[in-house]
Amino acid sequence: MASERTSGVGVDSEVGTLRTVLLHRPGDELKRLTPRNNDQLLFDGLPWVDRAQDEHDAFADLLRSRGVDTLLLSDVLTEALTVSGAARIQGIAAAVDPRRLGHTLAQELSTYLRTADPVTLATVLTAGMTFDELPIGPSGASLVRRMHHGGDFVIEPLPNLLFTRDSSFWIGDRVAITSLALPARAREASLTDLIYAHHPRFLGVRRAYESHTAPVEGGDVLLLAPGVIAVGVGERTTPAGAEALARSVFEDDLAHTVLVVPIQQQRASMHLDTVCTMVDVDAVVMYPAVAHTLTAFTLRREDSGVSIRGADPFVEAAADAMGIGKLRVIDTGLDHVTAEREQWDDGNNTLALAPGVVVAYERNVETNARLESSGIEVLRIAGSELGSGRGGPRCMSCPVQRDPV
Ligand SMILES: NC(=[NH2+])NCCC[C@H](N)C(=O)O
Repeated sequence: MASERTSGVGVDSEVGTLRTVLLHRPGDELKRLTPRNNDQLLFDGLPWVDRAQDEHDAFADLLRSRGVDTLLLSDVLTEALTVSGAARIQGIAAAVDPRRLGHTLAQELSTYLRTADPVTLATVLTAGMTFDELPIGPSGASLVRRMHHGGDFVIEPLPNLLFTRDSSFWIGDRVAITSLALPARAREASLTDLIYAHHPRFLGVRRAYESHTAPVEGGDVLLLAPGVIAVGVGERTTPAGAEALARSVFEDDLAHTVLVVPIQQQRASMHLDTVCTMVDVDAVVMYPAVAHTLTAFTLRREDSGVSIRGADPFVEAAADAMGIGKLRVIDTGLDHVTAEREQWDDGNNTLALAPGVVVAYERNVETNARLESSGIEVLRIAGSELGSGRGGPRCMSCPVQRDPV
């Protein structure tokens, strides 16, 4: 839209040639998962961490081999914590919760973390800390400490950081820090917030959707075309979140149309990008079970305020808003059992590197074959371990810069 781009950042579509992306190489936070906490921490199994790291390295290598600059969250987090005392204070304040830890322990822990080296601090902020790991000697004065089991978390781990898509997203030359719906993920946004506020690379970057309160997660936000955004509303993003986002992007002249798309409130489709992602400027891959039933409310910026129409069929409303005759839906044509299995394994969750070129999990054999027979180049990656958190290539990436389409 109208805004001039700050150099080196900015995204106004799903498919413009990808230049820079934020990834998170999974680390010690995944080692915190047990059969007792995995449901609450939003994983459907316990990933084999070394293998997950290998798979992630291969994903990052593939992106690099295609000319994409990959920023790793732990690196930029550590760098921000190195250069900025304010970043340290922000990260620590979000992680140390006096309501849960009590005043004594919260103070001791904050004091320790303030002097910890940046690598250690970054590790604690991502992987969390247990009572057994508290570096400060047994404190007679903390009842909380005495009454907790050594394996309990003093600071909760963030295993879903792997899915960098959800805790921030770019729109035009601005970055939006999201408001994550579930307690297991809420603190992730404090890390993206401090990275974008304090890392030298992002100095001067402006924010979108600043006065947010209601939940919006990046996995629900698709930049269909410059000025046109689709927002899924379901298990995560709420109607209030979608409405607030729409008003905010209209005010900032970042979009003229927002399509609000109701999706089923269930685990398998926790974000819009689990059922639909863009693979070309005018094409999407979609879970067949919803392809012809998804609807959208169309919110438009008008001189007099915001107009709302619908709900209408999503595919038509999207084409209309994008100003194209037709939005091609790549019909994966699968029988419903295969389609359901491949949707669960993130077959519809592709990451476009350029128009018509996408990264996809290799295991979704049928969906990938259908994409190829529709002329899409599919770059396959392994995801046997990465996928146990229910997220594919799109979920695991936050584009920071794409070429305009
Ligand atoms: N954009 C996405 N689809 N992200 C997937 C997130 C998966 C993560 N385990 C969660 O439940 O939040």
